[in-house]
Amino acid sequence: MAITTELFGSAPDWLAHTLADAGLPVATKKARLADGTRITRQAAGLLYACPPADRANPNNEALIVSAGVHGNETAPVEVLNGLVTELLAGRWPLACPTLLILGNPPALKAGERFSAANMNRLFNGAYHQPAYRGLAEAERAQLLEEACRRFATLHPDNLSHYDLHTAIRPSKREKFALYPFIKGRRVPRPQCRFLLEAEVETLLLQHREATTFASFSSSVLGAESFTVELGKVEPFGRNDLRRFRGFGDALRRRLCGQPAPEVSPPFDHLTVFEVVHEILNTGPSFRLRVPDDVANFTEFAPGTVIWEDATTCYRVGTSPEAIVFPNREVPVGQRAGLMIRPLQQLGA
Ligand SMILES: O=C(O)CCC(=O)N[C@@H](CCC(=O)O)C(=O)O
Ligand SMILES: [Zn+2]
Repeated sequence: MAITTELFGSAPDWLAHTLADAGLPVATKKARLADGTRITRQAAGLLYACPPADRANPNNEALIVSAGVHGNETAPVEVLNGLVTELLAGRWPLACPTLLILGNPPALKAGERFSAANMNRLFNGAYHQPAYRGLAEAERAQLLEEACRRFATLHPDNLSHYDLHTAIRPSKREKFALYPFIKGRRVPRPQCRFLLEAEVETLLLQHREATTFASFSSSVLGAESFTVELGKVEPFGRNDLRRFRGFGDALRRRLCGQPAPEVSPPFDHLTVFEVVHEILNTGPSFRLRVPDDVANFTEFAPGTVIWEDATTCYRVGTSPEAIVFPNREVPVGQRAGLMIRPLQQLGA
């Protein structure tokens, strides 16, 4: 029996099966490729792939790759589904244990960012908060945390997590990554080189812990984690997948355990910013004073008012700052944007 039939029944691939089962509990299903690679469907949108014990893992690493944490961000989902289809077809040998995640099946099926709550604000145990109890995203965030903990227990060494997104607005920098804050941590050079290999030329260093998926895997699992913004939000079928080929090729290279290529033009310089301020919706008097159509990485001069409410007025400091993820529609208490500033030196 074809492995896709063993794993996904009549569905033609992982994504179709995930959307068909969206949100429904599915029994664990195990299968084995001809080369001995073990594939376990642990839940809807959750595959654990483990190479045969006698196969070398030259990069000595384990990977968690997630996409579709937001259901309207479809391009990374198509990229990941394509790589899974190649793997299951035996197109290349998996070298490293990998946990593959389609984050939010019901929201993916609906084509919405989320159903009841932004799942990427529910990690690091935030799903326990009473306001979220019983919500689909809270239950899913807990399931994903538990799956990642199990995976990290089995494969604790050299664990990387790439949580793949696309952005709501146009962006002056199409692809960029966000590195969760862990006090005293620096970005390892090999991770910077991987971002460039994947055609991601911009890196934002977060300034405090958060409740994002990448922040959870960093702070709880000790992973080298990144949120990776690969382009613009589009519905399924509307993505120009040529624009995502660089990331897909780089991720395939990692999955195959091949050595990293030399950094080469045009992707040979990583521009690094530091997050200097997280804009939160503070309540009824909150006003975000930027244009509705402002693009990510739009820069504002010193002294510009970015947001204000009845008691506070946030102005750009003594050097220019740019905005990322402006969103006046978020609920009270949630992120309405990030303010960033170029970082002078990444450090050794
Ligand atoms: O385009 C937007 O406004 C949001 C795009 C998106 O979903 N970004 C992630 C970033 C997560 C992080 O800060 O690491 C999010 O907002 O959850
Ligand atoms: Zn997202």
